Amino acid sequence: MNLVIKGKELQLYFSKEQLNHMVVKIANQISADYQERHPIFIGVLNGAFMFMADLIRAVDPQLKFQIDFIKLSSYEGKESTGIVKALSGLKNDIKGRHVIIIEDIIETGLTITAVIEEMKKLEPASVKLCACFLKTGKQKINIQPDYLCTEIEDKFIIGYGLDWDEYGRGLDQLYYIQ
Ligand SMILES: O=P(O)(O)OC[C@H]1O[C@H](OP(=O)(O)OP(=O)(O)O)[C@H](O)[C@@H]1O
Ligand code: HPA
Repeated sequence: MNLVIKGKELQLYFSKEQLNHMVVKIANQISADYQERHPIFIGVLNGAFMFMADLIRAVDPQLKFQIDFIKLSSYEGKESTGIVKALSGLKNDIKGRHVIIIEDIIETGLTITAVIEEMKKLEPASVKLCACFLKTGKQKINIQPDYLCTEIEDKFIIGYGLDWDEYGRGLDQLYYIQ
C-alpha cells in the first residue's frame, strides 16, 4: 500500500535493512574508538530519537556510557527558519567528558553548529559528531561528521525520526517526497 502524507506519495529511499546495516557499521566504529572512555551520547531532539535508539542498541554492550538529550528546533514545514531555538538543556554535567552528539540530519549545518558551540562552552574533554544523514550541496556551514551513516541527495526526507510538519516520524524506513 502506498504511503501518502498531505496528499504526496512517499517514495522509499532506504529500507529497514539498509538503515540497520549503516547504523551497525558506525556503532561498531564508535565501540572500538571509545573503549575505556565512558562517552556520553547526546541526542538532538526530536529527530534523532529513532536513530539514537537503534545506535545505542547496536553499540558494544560492554561499553560504559551515558545518554542525554538536547532539544532545539529550526524547521517549520519543509524550510529552515534559519533561527535555531534552544528549548531545553542537558541533565548531565559534561565538563571533562567525551561527548558524542547524535543528530538525524545535517542540511544547512546551522542547527548542529549551534549545538556544538553550546557544548563547547561546557568544557567537555572532546566533542565528536555522529549523524545519520548529510544532505549534499545544502550546507551554509561546512560540517563533516566524525561518524556518518550516509550522504543523501537534495530531497526532502521523511521517516526514521524525521517529520514533515510532524507527520511521518514513526516510519521505520526512510522515504522522500518528490
Ligand atoms: O542542518 P539544518 O538545516 O539546521 O537542519 C537539520 C536540523 O533540522 C531538523 O530539526 P528541526 O528543527 O526540524 O527539529 P526536529 O528535530 O524536532 O524535527 C533536524 O532534526 C536537524 O536537527
Ligand atoms: O529533509 C528533511 N526532512 C525532515 N526534516 C529535515 N530537517 C532538515 N532537513 C530535513
